[in-house]
Amino acid sequence: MSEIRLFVTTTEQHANRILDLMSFAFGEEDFAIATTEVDEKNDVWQASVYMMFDEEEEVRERVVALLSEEYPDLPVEREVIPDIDWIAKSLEGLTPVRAGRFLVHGSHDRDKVQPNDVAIEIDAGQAFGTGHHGTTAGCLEVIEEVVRSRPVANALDLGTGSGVLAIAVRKLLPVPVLATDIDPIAVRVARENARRNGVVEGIDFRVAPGFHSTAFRQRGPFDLIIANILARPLMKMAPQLVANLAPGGSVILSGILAAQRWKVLAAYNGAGLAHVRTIWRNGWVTIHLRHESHRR
Ligand SMILES: C[S@@+](CC[C@H](N)C(=O)[O-])C[C@H]1O[C@@H](n2cnc3c(N)ncnc32)[C@H](O)[C@@H]1O
Repeated sequence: MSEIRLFVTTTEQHANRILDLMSFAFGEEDFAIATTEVDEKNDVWQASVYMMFDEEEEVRERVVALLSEEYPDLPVEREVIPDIDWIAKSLEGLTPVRAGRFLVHGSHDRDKVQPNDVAIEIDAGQAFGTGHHGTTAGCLEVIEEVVRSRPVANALDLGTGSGVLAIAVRKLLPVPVLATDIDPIAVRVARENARRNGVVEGIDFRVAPGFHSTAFRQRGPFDLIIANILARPLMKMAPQLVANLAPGGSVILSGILAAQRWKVLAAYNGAGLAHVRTIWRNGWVTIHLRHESHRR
């Protein structure tokens, strides 16, 4: 069944107000709510709520009702999100995965790479991150967006697994990347994957639990931090993560189940970050946040 996005297009200030109204109306219900910057120069933003096709009518009525007092003339627009058969996808395991311009593929699928693809070659192995999981694909999509819209000079991939996200950053930008994992096997696999993808020179791979390593102080602060771990450790490490973020920097968090997203957002809002966008993939969410100092 298709997923639907209902949204309104307005300014950042009003999009944030509408996000508050939606959060209040939909509370802990299982609908993703997000604001997205469409055009920074002209202050064009969208506030969106995502739902399944059969919930659209009810949600639309509720959205129209909640806007009726403050925004009676704002049209509620609609987008159908293309269907993805996730069960089939997970069984496909070894087929290439597209996320934005990235194509993550195994060595047996090199011939599937198209001229405009940013190809990342990862064979399924001992570390997490072949691109098939919703969290990895979500991070790849947001990495591309961040890199397209902001200057990035120094990146951190915390919980690198197969190294796929560090490799992705380095494939787009010739900037230093620190990639860490609590698991020494993952770090070894990630380094080998980076070598195979021709980007090992730019990535510093280290074994580190959370932020417990001198590498962070030596190499930080970072203006892009990506952490695809799990909600609980992400919430715990919010203050340390933000302490390692440069002013105006971006943070991409994943490994978060849809129902946990509010708690994670609250932890990071509390630590001074502003929500930019939440995207869904197969029940998992990827959250993009930005350092408050960037906000107008
Ligand atoms: C879900 S995988 C993500 C892998 C890859 N970044 C991706 O997006 O596909 C999470 C990785 O984080 C590592 N990890 C879990 N807890 C960690 C911690 N506290 N500090 C560092 N790494 C951690 C795990 O060993 C695992 O490799």
